[in-house]
Amino acid sequence: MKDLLQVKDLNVGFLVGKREVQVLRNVSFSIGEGEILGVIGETGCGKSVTGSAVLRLLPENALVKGEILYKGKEILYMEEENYRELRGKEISAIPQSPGTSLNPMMKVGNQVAECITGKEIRKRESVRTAVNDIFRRLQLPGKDRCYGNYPWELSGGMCQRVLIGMGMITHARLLIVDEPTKAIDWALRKEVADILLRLKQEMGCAMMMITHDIGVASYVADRVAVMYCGEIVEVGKTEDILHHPIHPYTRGLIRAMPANGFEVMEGFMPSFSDLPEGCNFCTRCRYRDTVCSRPQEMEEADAGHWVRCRRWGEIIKSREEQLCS
Ligand SMILES: Nc1ncnc2c1ncn2[C@@H]1O[C@H](COP(=O)(O)OP(=O)(O)OP(=O)(O)O)[C@@H](O)[C@H]1O
Ligand code: NI
Repeated sequence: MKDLLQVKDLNVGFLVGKREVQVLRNVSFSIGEGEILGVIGETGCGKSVTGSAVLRLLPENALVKGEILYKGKEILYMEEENYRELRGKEISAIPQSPGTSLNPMMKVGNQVAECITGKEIRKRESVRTAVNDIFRRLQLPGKDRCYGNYPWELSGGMCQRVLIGMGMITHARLLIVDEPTKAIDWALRKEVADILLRLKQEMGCAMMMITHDIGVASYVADRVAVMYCGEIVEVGKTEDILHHPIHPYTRGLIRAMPANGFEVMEGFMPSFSDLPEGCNFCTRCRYRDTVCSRPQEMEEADAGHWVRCRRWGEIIKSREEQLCS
């Protein structure tokens, strides 16, 4: 699979007063054409900062280093004007919540149409056809597919689809989807996840899907990256991450899933201004050893399955022993 997006050694810090608080450390990953990468991890670990860096929407106090390539072309430092064209057409974000992203005074069809009219000069008729086509793909009901409805006339699920429409209308090749299912109930979560999957199949777009919901990520994503304290600690095929996790943090996340008994992980993520020496997870880790106070690079434990843990060899061994006994 060809890489659509490559992020290499991305470092992001924030200037707070006179101090720089470093948040992202050497974050590297890639997303192939038409591939969905799920990015998971608990609140504050740096998922949204990573997404915003790709969209170049970080706030002014952000200090960014590293490389981001889209179709092999460097985009992190390219002219703002050129980048904006890319963000309008090729790279797009799905807005987060109907409450803040939809205007209650405006017909939803026109709100989606606005997402293209600013970017391309098109005839009114062709804009309308494009919106109708997206609404049809999103399976919005009725003869006019809700084009003429106001947000408050639609259910929560339909509003979510309109938001997805706003991200999809330009037929972007890469969608950044940040917490598409935050604060919505399970039935709706599945509905949104199903729609994203169908759109990927129909339109072949790639997605970076940010969520703290490992259930949603594993349902939708082809590969999953696990973040902790601003670092990727494990990345691999969804099936490997879900069924053969290696990093003690990933293992903790999976044990905490409702289906696995809700065993809550002990301890808290340390603050970015007070990280431990070496492995950031060592303060909570049951496999911790003296070697863990040294920094650790990502290593490939299995084909395409990378992990940032000095003790991965022993962990795999103990996992096999557990299975045998
Ligand atoms: N403008 C900013 N100035 C200073 N710190 C910031 C700024 N924006 C984000 N941060 C910090 O960066 C860290 C990562 O934030 P981020 O929003 O990426 O977390 P997240 O993984 O998306 O969490 P959540 O699941 O809650 O959305 C947090 O500690 C946050 O406080
Ligand atoms: Ni976030």
